[in-house]
This record gives sequence, structure tokens and C-alpha cells, in this order.
Amino acid sequence: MDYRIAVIPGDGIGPEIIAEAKKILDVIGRKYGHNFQYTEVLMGGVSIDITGVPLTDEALQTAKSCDAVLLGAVGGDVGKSNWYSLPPNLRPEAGLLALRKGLNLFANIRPAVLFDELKSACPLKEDIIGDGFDFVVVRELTGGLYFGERWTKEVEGLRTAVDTLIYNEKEIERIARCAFEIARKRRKKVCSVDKANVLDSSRLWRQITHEVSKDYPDVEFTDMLVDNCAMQIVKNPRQFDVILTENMFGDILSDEASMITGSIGMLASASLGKTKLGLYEPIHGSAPDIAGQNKANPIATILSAAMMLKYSFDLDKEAAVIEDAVRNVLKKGYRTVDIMSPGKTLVGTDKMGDLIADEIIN
Ligand SMILES: NC(=O)c1ccc[n+]([C@@H]2O[C@H](COP(=O)([O-])OP(=O)(O)OC[C@H]3O[C@@H](n4cnc5c(N)ncnc54)[C@H](O)[C@@H]3O)[C@@H](O)[C@H]2O)c1
Ligand SMILES: CC(C)[C@H](C(=O)O)[C@@H](O)C(=O)O
Ligand SMILES: [Mg+2]
Repeated sequence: MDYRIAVIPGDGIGPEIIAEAKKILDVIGRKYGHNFQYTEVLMGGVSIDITGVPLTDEALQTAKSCDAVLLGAVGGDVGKSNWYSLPPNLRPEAGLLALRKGLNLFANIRPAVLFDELKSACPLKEDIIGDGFDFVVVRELTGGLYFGERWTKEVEGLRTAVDTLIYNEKEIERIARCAFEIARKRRKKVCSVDKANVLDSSRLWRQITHEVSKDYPDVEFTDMLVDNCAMQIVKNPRQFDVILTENMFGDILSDEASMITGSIGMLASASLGKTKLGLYEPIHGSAPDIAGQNKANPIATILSAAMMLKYSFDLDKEAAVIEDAVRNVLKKGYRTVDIMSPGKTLVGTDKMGDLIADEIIN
């Protein structure tokens, strides 16, 4: 069967990690008789340099016309790159936000799983890790602070800036239902994370999530304040199954969660809406500090491609083959620098991709 994939390499390490994900998809396609057709789409800094904007209307339309979107990362060094002297709506990240909003991808699924083979790369103590953890952050993706009104101006002689954290009940309800549905297929636990002791938006969040929870009596439901959650993730990550949270909290907690899986280079994500068209991307950024050096870990992007096979194309078996191949390569002791530990074999971005591809072929 034919599958049309919009591929967005983006900036920094984006093109390097996307090349490895395509390598894996090509191998899967050949082995199982699927035809993955790629249409390259410009987004981020590279789009600014060529078109003047981070995402053109045509690029968004192309993404919409495909069956799924696979993204590397966008952005540059925020302190140094010229892109950041542009107005905020013309900077690289604005392209990503416009893509998420334009495709109505309100549910961002970020699974934090510790591979047995990476226990030594996990910064937590052995007794905390136990026999590993497996939780998923379900992050609301098209609301909250990211999309509320914002401005910067002089007020009473002082430079002043405002960002607005806004949610309505519908936005909260649909992401909550998504989290409960996911929990039903897992260990049936949802922990909703908010800041209801301070924020009105969180108090509404709590009210609506509690209402939704009544439709899922088979799922254990708890609340946690976000500052406590940040602490609990490192104190006892094994307590979590599904963490349901708003946009900004989910952004921060998922970077924290990634580090306890060994590295931010390990965490994949799927951004989903009401249709099968999803956006698949690692949770990390363009890592300008290591770009072009063949040092980036491509596993988060490769696992994101596996999520694409599963969620957008219903190719569950092929997705599992990719996950097994990643596990086997780690088992054989190969590591990129971010997950390196004593006694293991250090490999670059392209070699890691080759090794995973070989596992699939053999
Ligand atoms: N989805 C995205 O496109 C996305 C996500 C996050 C950040 N960004 C952008 O990326 C740029 C850099 O941001 P940042 O430095 O804060 O975050 P980052 O995630 O790019 O990098 C943080 C640290 O993690 C390392 N790292 C990240 N990915 C890695 C990988 N695959 N393998 C090995 N090491 C890896 C980097 O080298 C760096 O030291 C910014 O412009 C930011 O806006 C984009
Ligand atoms: C680049 C940025 C807009 C983005 C976000 O905050 O959503 C990133 O940090 C992420 O986690 O995907
Ligand atoms: Mg982030």
C-alpha cells in the first residue's frame, strides 16, 4: 500500500536524524511491501531563510494533503541566531505552532519508557528504578499559554509583557477523554497535573477532568500539583501510568521524563487530532551545539516513525519490529554519546541508523 508522508527535516540536527528515520522506514517498506512516499516540506529557520516565513501556506497545505507528517526539529541557538531578531510570529518555533494548530493536533502523546539496556544511563538510583518504568505524558497541544493573547509594550514607563493562559471546557474535555482512552489500554491510571492552588485555568481543568472521569469508573483517577509532580517523577516514576496535563506543564515535565529514560534523545512523540493525520517528532530540539557533527541520537526520531506506523497507518506489527530492533541494538552495547556508559561501543548518528536497519533486515 502507498503512504504519503510529509517530511520536515527542519534545522540543526533535524536533517541528520530524519535521514536515519527514513532509512528505517525504507527498510520496513521493502521488507513488508509498503510504499512510503516522501514529500519534503520546509519549516523553521530553513524556511525563513528561503521564503521569509517559518511555514508558508503552501507548506501547510502540503502537510494537510499527506497521510502523516514526520518532523526532525526546528530552531537555532536562541541567544545567537539571527532568526531571533525577527518578530516572534516569524521565528522558527512559530512555524511548528502554526503546523500543530493548522492540523488541529490537540493531543501530544509522549511515552517515557526506560529500556532495560539503558538502566546505567538513567541518572536515578537503582532502588528507585526497580525493574523500570513506563508512563506516558498526554499533553494538551493547541491551547494554554502557547496560543493565548500576548503582548510586550511600555506600561507606565516600564517594559511589560503579558502571556495569557486560556482554556475552555471543550478543550479540556477532549484531551481528558484522550488520556482516559489511552489509560484503558494500559494500566488504567490517570494522574491529572495542574496548579489548581493558584490558577483559575487549573481550577477549571480540575473541574472538567473530574466530570470526565465519571465516564471512566474503571480508570483510577488522581490529581497532582505540577510542582509536586516534577518532584515525584524523579522520586518515584513507577507510580505513574498516564500523566494528563496542559500545554506548558507537559512541555516541561516531558523533558524531565526524557532524562530519566537515559537521554532526551530517546523520547518520541505523536501529536494527534480527530483524524488519522498525525505529526510525529522527537521531543527534543534542534540541538545547535552538536549539529553537523554526527553525534545526535536518532532513536527518538526513529521511535517517532514507529509511532506514525502505529497511529496513522495501523501498522502495529511493523512499529513493534522497529522497537525491537532499537532494543536489540542497545542490547548489543551500541550507544550514541548521550547514552554512552563504560564498556559500551560509541557510534555516530548514521551508524546507529545502520545498526537498527540491519536488525530489521536480518
Ligand atoms: N520540536 C522542536 O522542533 C523543538 C523542540 C525543543 C526545542 N526546539 C528548539 O531547538 C533549539 C535548541 O533548544 P535547546 O538547546 O533548549 O533544546 P534541545 O533539545 O535542542 O537541546 C538540549 C540539549 O540536549 C541535547 N540533545 C537534544 N537532542 C539530542 C539528541 N537527539 N541526541 C543527543 N543530544 C541531544 C543537545 O545537544 C543539548 O545539549 C531552540 O531553538 C528551541 O526552540 C525545537
Ligand atoms: C519548540 C517549542 C515550541 C516546542 C514546545 O514547546 O512545544 C518544544 O519545546 C517541544 O517540546 O515540542
Ligand atoms: Mg519542549
